[in-house]
Amino acid sequence: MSTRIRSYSKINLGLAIGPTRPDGFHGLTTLYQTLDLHDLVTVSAKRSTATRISLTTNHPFVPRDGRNTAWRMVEQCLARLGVTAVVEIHIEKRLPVQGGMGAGSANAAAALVALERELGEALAGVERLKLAAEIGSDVPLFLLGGAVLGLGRGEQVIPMPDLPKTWCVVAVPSVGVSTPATFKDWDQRRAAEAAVFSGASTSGAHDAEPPKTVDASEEGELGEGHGVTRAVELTSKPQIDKLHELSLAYSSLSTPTGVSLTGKSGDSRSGTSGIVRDPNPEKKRDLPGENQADAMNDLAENTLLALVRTGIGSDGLQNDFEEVVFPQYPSLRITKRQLMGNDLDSSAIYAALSGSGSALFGLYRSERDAKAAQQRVQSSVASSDEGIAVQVFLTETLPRSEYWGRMFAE
Ligand SMILES: C[C@@](CO)(OP(=O)(O)O)[C@H](O)COP(=O)(O)OP(=O)(O)OC[C@H]1O[C@@H](n2ccc(N)nc2=O)[C@H](O)[C@@H]1O
Ligand SMILES: Nc1ncnc2c1ncn2[C@@H]1O[C@H](COP(=O)(O)OP(=O)(O)O)[C@@H](O)[C@H]1O
Repeated sequence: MSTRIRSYSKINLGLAIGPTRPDGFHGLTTLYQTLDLHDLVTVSAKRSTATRISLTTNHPFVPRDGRNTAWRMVEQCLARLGVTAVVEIHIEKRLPVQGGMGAGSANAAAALVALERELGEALAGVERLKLAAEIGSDVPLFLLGGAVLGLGRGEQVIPMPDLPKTWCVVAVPSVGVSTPATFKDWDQRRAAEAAVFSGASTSGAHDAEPPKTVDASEEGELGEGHGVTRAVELTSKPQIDKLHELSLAYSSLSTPTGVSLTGKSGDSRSGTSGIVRDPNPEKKRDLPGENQADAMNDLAENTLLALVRTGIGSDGLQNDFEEVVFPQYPSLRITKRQLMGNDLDSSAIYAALSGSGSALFGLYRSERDAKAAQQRVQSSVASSDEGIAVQVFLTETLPRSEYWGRMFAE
């Protein structure tokens, strides 16, 4: 017997990078959203006198040994449970590797769920979240699913009220963007800006200049040709505050029941993991209107539009990584514009880079708009001579109840 799990992917609806921490990681504030696009992870486990793990996969670049996230998860889970077993893992890759869609992290979470099912034994809730955080910053989110606020280094996860299912197009250019390397590029950029700033501020009271400004239309996505300028900042604190605000706005916009972020009454804040559980995640909302599906669609659109207006999309960077990734790979910025579209009626509600890339996504009001965007990206790639191939996926966001409801595959 074996257990087969749909290992769903994620996008980052917004992402703000903070300063480097003493442990070398960066503070992050991010809003994760799980997607229907998935790999398949199959695990079989038989108790035995000694542990033996083996891993197979259809993808040439996925490690088949102790470097694989799913392998590490199984090994650590067995050790924590005090169980020895012969475990076989198979990963059917459908998602891009190094795409910024958290596929490797999701595989680890899927392997844990499958192993527990196979053994008929599970780690305690807090223990599994702690273990997930040890495997990678992106792993704990997959133990919640749906819309999830990520804090700390991204591993402290808070379930947010779900956005209703929303059409999504994911474009994955054939460039693997390394997460640690991109964080380093970010640091170098910050350091260079800080040097310019301190040079200006130590050059004497009379000839001191105001903080340098960067033309956003050259540097990043914010201007999009509007010539917006922004003062160079020494840290990303303003963006972080903005995402904090955003998450609170998000919470108040889309949930009548609400999720307490305060840790006060009603919260089941578990131990030191920083995890706060939604006290009533599946509670149905009272929706206006007679047709629930239409009402859900209205809610999806309104919530997303409100989010964009509230903060991440207006004059701030939606994803800080865009600032370092787009200058390195200019075609990604073009792909983002194509995802966004020009026609007001059918353009994306929102488009951005996911994580450290290279995946970009757009969110749409209807399947028709999403298919049109998919077509736009595909045809422009076909006519481009840059040689960067782009895979384009049509999918939907996956709310928490569906994430868990459809996880076990036949
Ligand atoms: C940046 C994000 C945003 O969702 O996504 P991806 O683009 O990889 O999907 C994640 O935080 C990635 O999470 P994950 O891929 O699990 O990263 P980890 O294994 O924990 O860390 C890999 C390396 O990235 C850097 N790192 C990661 C997270 C963080 N908050 N600060 C960091 O500086 C560190 O150099 C670390 O050694
Ligand atoms: N199960 C796995 N699936 C994919 N990649 C894995 C896995 N385990 C380890 N890796 C390594 O992790 C790196 C990042 O993988 P991935 O999760 O696909 O990227 P991202 O976090 O950008 O979405 C890859 O380069 C790969 O070598």
